[in-house]
Amino acid sequence: MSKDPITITHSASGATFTINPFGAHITSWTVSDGRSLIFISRDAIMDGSKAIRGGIPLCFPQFGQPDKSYPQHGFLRNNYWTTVNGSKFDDEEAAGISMELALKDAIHARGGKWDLGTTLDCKCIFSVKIDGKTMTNTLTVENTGNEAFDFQVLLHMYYLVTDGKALDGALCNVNGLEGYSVSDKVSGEEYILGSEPVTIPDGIIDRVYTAPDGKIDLDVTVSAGRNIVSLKANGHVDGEQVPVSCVVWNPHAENAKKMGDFGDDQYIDMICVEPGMLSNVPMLKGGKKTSFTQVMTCL
Ligand SMILES: O=P(O)(O)OC[C@H]1O[C@H](O)[C@H](O)[C@@H](O)[C@@H]1O
Repeated sequence: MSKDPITITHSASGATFTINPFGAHITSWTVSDGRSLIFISRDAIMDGSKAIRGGIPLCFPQFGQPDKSYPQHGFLRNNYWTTVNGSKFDDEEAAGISMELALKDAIHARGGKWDLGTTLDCKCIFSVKIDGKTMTNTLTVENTGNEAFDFQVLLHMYYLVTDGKALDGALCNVNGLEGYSVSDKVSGEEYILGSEPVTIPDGIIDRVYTAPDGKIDLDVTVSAGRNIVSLKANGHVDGEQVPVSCVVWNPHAENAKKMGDFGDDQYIDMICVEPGMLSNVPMLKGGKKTSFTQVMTCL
């Protein structure tokens, strides 16, 4: 199994991305006009001993850590994936690749009910496709066992904010979450968001936005300085649509200092806007599939 990062170029447009087999972790994405969209910490650990800080960490079978027996954000970002045979392509329209990971090959970060000896089983495929200005990510999980399991999926995208403007609410914000229920993990507050954009306050932001009744797919605009991205996301479990939640996170100065793999001053260069299936997710039955897709279009 190769551990070398793979760079995919869309020859027709010049857009490019790099994916690291450790975590099937996208670590860079440049669109056809040369803009770079992804933040990677200068202190990120790239030797496979820890999840890469920045890029697009994949979270499954859960977001966060329900209790200490579970590894934070699950096992996908902590194991080596392999390229799906023949999946690399580069044609007039798009270029891309798919990577796969079966539970039996996930040797790190299992835990909880997914620990060694579990009766659960699954196979994950992560597909990435780009054209001149769009990146599409799809994570598919197949329940290859007989037993149904509950789960969450989330794509923990770190947007690069240009010019160090993450704390400037006029230049760095998320629009389109009006009416979502907000669960603020820092203050403990719960409320419904009004029409104002989400901006980073003068402190850590760590909020989960849950879709109101009737809202299924996510459709927001992320302004990250001069990088402005339309983000759409949708999720399905065994063919049934599931509402998409969104997490917004920035560690601010306080938490940046505490993280060994994040530059103390780099919180001004990033905002995480993380779509996921976090609530009202049906169990995935044996033999069935779930898929989650985000489409990011650079405006
Ligand atoms: O440090 P990590 O395990 O990569 O997690 C980074 C962050 O991920 C999410 O955005 C969570 O909401 C945060 O609470 C967490 O701090």
